[in-house]
Amino acid sequence: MLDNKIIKEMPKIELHCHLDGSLSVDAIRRMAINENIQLPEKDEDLKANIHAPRETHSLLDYLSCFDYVLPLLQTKENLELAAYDVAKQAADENVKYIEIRFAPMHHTKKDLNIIEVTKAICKGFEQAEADFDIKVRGLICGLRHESVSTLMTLLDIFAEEDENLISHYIVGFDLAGDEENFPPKLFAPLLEKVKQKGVNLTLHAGECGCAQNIFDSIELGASRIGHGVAIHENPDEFSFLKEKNITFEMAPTSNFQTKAIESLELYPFKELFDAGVAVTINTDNRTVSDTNLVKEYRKIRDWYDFTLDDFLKVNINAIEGSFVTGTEKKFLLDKIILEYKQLG
Ligand SMILES: O=c1[nH]cnc2c1ncn2[C@@H]1O[C@H](CO)[C@@H](O)[C@H]1O
Ligand SMILES: [Zn+2]
Repeated sequence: MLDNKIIKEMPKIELHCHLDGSLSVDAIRRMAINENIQLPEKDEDLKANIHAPRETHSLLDYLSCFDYVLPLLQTKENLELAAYDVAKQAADENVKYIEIRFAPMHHTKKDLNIIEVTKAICKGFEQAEADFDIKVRGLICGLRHESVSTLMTLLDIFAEEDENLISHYIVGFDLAGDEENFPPKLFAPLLEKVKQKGVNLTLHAGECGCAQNIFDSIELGASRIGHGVAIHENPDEFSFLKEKNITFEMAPTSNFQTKAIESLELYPFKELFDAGVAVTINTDNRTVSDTNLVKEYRKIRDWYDFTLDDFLKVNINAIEGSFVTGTEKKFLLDKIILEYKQLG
């Protein structure tokens, strides 16, 4: 079995990580000082507020754990700090490329507009790239409880053509939040506009037991599926998913916590992998799920006895499904394949 040292050293690619769910305790404390907000003095008391319980009842229960940090994420300074902090944590875990997603509308509760929010976060990405050996890109999340007309305003972010920072760093769109009450089909007019603009699309789907949401998301233009755990009900469709080149962004700890799946026997990661469907390993939320990418890799090793070659394959899947250009993918592929060879 692969040892923990190798798991740590493996270069990794991560496609599914939420900014607001992944802040370090240190960053949270610094942001609170900037905002004059009092936090519990003891780290264990703070952690009780920012980690979801090991077992939540549902996705909605899990999502309620995000509210605590949002008052801290309302200024340019703190958003830049947060983006830098999450990228730094990833770099420490040997992540070489990460897509970090955020919902701009969560961060407009004080003075900022969605463009200012996005710019501040991109600045944090830029600084992290300058300081660490990591490439960082951002995804815009629409929140499903918002109306389609409100969500349409997010498209302005992709209209900023001469805005170098945003067009350089923001590479795709996602819908996050309450999937059960707001399934993908409701957003057809929005997603049509997203596709018209040529924006890359990944959608959270199949996290609430509904496999149909996965197929609807693909129909609506998603090339990637966030979680997609409910696909275990449809093994006959694996060849369709492979043909369509759909990338699955799975997050083992989060998937059990949100009750997307009840037992390891039903968890479809290995079946999808064996069928040649492009599965990837992600954290979803480092802080809310009290995890990191090294811990997620260890879980996959322990459950399936994954080898170095298996992990390489998962990372190749992630690069191929990523939202960077073909040239950038080629560069990442060469780098990762070489580094895995050196580890072997
Ligand atoms: O696993 C998930 N499923 C659906 N939505 C999520 C998940 N994790 C986080 N968010 C939602 O995405 C927002 C922006 O980052 C978070 O505030 C949370 O509401
Ligand atoms: Zn997610």
